[in-house]
Amino acid sequence: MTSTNKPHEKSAGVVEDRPSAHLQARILAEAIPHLIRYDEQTVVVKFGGHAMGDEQLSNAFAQDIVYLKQSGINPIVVHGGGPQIASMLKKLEIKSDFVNGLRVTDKPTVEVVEMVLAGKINKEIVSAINRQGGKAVGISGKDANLMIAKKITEMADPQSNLMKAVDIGFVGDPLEVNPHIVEVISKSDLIPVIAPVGISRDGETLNINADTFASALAARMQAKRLLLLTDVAGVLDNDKKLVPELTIDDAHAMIKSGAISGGMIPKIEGCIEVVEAGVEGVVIIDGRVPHCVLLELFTEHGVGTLVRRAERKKSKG
Ligand SMILES: Nc1ncnc2c1ncn2[C@@H]1O[C@H](COP(=O)(O)OP(=O)(O)O)[C@@H](O)[C@H]1O
Ligand SMILES: CC(=O)N[C@@H](CCC(=O)OP(=O)(O)O)C(=O)O
Repeated sequence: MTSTNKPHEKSAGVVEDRPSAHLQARILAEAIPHLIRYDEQTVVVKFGGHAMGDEQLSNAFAQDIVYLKQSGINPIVVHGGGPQIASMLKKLEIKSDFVNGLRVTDKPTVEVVEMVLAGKINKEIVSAINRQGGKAVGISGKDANLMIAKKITEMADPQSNLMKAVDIGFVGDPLEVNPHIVEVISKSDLIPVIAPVGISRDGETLNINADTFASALAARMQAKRLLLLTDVAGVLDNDKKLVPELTIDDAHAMIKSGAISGGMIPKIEGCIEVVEAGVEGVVIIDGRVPHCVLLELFTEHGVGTLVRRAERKKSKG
């Protein structure tokens, strides 16, 4: 039933009743232990290019980030922008291919990548957060040598896991992460928003997959949580059913069998690296769900796939 006096706008434009006082109290009670758990902790959130396409979802995301900051958590946003890079390359009639989820990046392409990621998209996210009352600061991996990377020259074949020499151009793998600038920004009332562009030791600009970038940063900073927002419910099995929890061994097996492919490969590889670095709360979540960040952090109901080191010990009974 639709309330006539104080309607509660859902982001899809649907009007619903406000939750009852009883329900509101329950939601608050559920959130409080989580708020205490995350107090002054670092949470790295990767905002994917697909999720950005929808204005209402982007606003809900920006609101969530501001709520986190207001509640004493240190959110760090790393963003993607794959679809936006693709449409700019198309306009410029530059062809683009992918190898294992990574864009083959020649010289003209890397210029477009940096322009789109560190220019347009970074500032759009900064503005979206600031419109919600936050104070976001946009930087890229080049600022204060945040992300020194090395050109990728070999890659593991997903099926055989054997290393193969590749030439995919100006694409980087994190080599050295210097989070000082992020820590300085985060310690104040500012929120860092980071474009996944890095720099090589020789000063070359390198295109870094945003999941890989966010994972390397989360591992280096020993973040409390890493949330990777995407355009699917999480990791799906061959029957397209959500896999709620995935161990490192399961993940390797799914890549080998081809059940995990394309853009999901760098996501999973990043998650594995972060879990191996000792971070426990690494999740791939459905960025199409409004306020998925708040739901994931502050409720008992996870909305995606949790990647963990090994099988949970079975509880008695
Ligand atoms: N097993 C899998 N489960 C879910 N998605 C998968 C899987 N294997 C491949 N994918 C693909 O990975 C995509 C997500 O990666 P990507 O396109 O890079 O998204 P984003 O822009 O959010 O980083 C999904 O839309 C899906 O097409
Ligand atoms: C090397 C590489 O593939 N870089 C990515 C960087 C952007 C990205 O990762 O964006 P999403 O998270 O939206 O996919 C690219 O060029 O598309």
